[in-house]
Amino acid sequence: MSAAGERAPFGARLAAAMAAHGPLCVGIDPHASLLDAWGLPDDAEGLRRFALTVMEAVGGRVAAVKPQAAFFERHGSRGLAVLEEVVAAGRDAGTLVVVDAKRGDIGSTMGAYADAFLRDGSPLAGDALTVSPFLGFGSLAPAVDLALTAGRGLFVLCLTSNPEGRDVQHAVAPDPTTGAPRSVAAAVAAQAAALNAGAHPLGSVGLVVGATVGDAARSTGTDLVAVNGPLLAPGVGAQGAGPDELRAVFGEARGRVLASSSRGVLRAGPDVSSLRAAALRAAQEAAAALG
Ligand SMILES: O=C(O)c1cc(=O)[nH]c(=O)n1[C@@H]1O[C@H](COP(=O)(O)O)[C@@H](O)[C@H]1O
Repeated sequence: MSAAGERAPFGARLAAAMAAHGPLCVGIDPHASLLDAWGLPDDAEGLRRFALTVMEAVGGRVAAVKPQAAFFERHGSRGLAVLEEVVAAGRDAGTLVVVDAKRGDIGSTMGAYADAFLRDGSPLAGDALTVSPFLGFGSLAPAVDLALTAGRGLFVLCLTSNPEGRDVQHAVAPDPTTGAPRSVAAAVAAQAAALNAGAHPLGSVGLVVGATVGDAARSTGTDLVAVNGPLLAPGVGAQGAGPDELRAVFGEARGRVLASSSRGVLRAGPDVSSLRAAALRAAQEAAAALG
């Protein structure tokens, strides 16, 4: 149980959810083009109908959902209110909600982001938050502390699915302690591993490693097994990765992977049963690839 006395650690809750439903996270990315394809207006009411339709289709049936905050923020305060509804719907359905807001700032400001997305009582606090370590992993400390206290989790960007990510993540610099050369990605993974040490069955500080990154974990010396935390793998479906890529990218760490697909599932809407079928098919494929 968490220090709050109510919630088991995120890593344990995610491991149970993946065992029950398969290792799939459905991304809720209400692109303007998808709203249009679903016959919905590109406004806050269209956004609401889109997001709640996804929740109706997959709530209680997949391990997690991942609303992408940008698509809610582009509708202003009414869009954020819809994000709050999605968080509440996940809680009601017993489906973990990863809020994909990719926050990162100096520590004092990070504390405010942590309050918004990780503190009990905040309407935007789901079960986990995506964060960026590129202001220095230590700047994430307020989010790490609050997440672990509240039974919530983090997914720290490490090897992202976009090709431009290599410029930063593959860069090599001397380790400040030992002086040995180490890639940025390897350093991020090592710091997550230190936070997850001893956790069972899974730590609560995960990494984001795109399913599209090929042999990047090996070439950057990033030890994904040692992380002992969940590995969120976007890039499945619309960005081109499938079962073969999942197996190749994650190797021995594949049992800890939560594959994530947004457009690949969402294109099956707006019919609830088609959407549900697409999500369940993607979950089965991910389970077969990662089992
Ligand atoms: O953190 C993420 O989820 C993320 C990290 C990354 O490296 N690549 C990536 O695509 N994402 C997110 O995952 C989703 C991918 O959407 P689809 O390409 O439609 O499946 C988007 O919301 C991205 O912002």
